[in-house]
Amino acid sequence: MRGGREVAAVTDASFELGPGECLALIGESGCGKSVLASALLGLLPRNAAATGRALMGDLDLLAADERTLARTVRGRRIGLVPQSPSAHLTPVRTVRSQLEETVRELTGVPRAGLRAAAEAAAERAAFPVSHLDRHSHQLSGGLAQRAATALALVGDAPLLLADEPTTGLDRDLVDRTVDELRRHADAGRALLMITHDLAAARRVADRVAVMYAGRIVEITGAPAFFGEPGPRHPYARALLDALPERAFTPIPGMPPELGDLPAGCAFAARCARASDLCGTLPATTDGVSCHHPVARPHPEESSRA
Ligand SMILES: Nc1ncnc2c1ncn2[C@@H]1O[C@H](COP(=O)(O)OP(=O)(O)OP(=O)(O)O)[C@@H](O)[C@H]1O
Ligand code: NI
Repeated sequence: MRGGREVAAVTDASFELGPGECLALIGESGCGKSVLASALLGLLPRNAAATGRALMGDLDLLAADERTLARTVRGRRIGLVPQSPSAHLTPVRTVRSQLEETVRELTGVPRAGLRAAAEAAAERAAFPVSHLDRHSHQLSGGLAQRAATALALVGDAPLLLADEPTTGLDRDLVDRTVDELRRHADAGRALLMITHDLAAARRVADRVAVMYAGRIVEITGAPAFFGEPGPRHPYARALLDALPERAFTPIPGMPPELGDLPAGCAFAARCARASDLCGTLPATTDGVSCHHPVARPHPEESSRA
C-alpha cells in the first residue's frame, strides 16, 4: 500500500483438496477468499506478494513463472469462475465466439463441431442458446454469471475455482449450477467454491473452510458443520446463527481492518466466549483455531444421539 504500509489479506492458510472433493470457502466480505483464489492462479495484483507453497501435483503454483501459468495452468489445470463475470468477459465479442474459441483451445473438438460443442457448453451452465450471439453488455448479471461458468467448465480442469458462481441467480438456477459444479467434482476433479450462499455450500461441499480476517479459523466436514454437532469456532457458529432460517441473530460489531489486526485472535472483540487468553494467537487443533472452541460431544454420546 501507499507509504510502505502492508495489508495481510491472507495469513497462514493451509489445506488440502483431493480429486473428487469439494471444499467450500465461506466468510464475510473482505476476509480474503478471492485473494486466496487469485494467489493460486498467479493473478494477484502487482503490489501483492505471496509466500509459502501451493502444490498441484509437483508444481508449486506460488513459485511458477508467468509463462507456465499462462500456458499450462490457467484454464487447463485450473479453471476459474471469476467473481465479476461481466468484467471478465471480452466486451467486443459475443458469448458464442468466446465459447467457441475456448472449446477450440482446450478440447480436441474439430472445427466442424465447434458450434455444437459451444452450444453444449452453454447448456451445461444453463446459458440459453438463444442469447449466445449477445455481447457482455447485453447480458443481465445472472446471464453473465452463467456465461462465465460455461467458459470455466469447458476445459474440465482438474481443479475448478468458483468464486461466488451463484451470484444473481434465482434459487432453481442456483441449484442447477451447483449441481453441475458437483458433477465436476464427482468426475474425479477438485472444486474450491467460494460462496456467501450457505445453502449452496451445504448442497455441494464435502468440507467447509471458514475464513475470518485473513485466516482460516475452522475447516471441517460439511455434514457435521451444517448439521450436528455444528461448527466449533464461535465465529462459524455466529455466521450460521445469522441466517434467517436459523436464529437470525446478527454478529455484533465489525470485522477488524486488515491493516490493523489485533495481536491475538481477530474475532475476540466480537466474541461472547473471549477471555484474557484471546490476546494471543490460538493454535489450530483438529481444524479449529480458537482458545474456547465449542466442545465436540463425546464420541459415545454422539453415537447414542
Ligand atoms: N488490490 C488490492 N490492494 C490492496 N488491498 C487489497 C487488494 N485486493 C484485496 N485487498 C485486501 O484484501 C482483502 C480481502 O479481499 P478479498 O477480495 O479476498 O475478499 P473476499 O473475502 O473475497 O470478499 P468478498 O466476499 O466481498 O468477495 C480486502 O479487504 C482488502 O483489504
Ligand atoms: Ni471475493
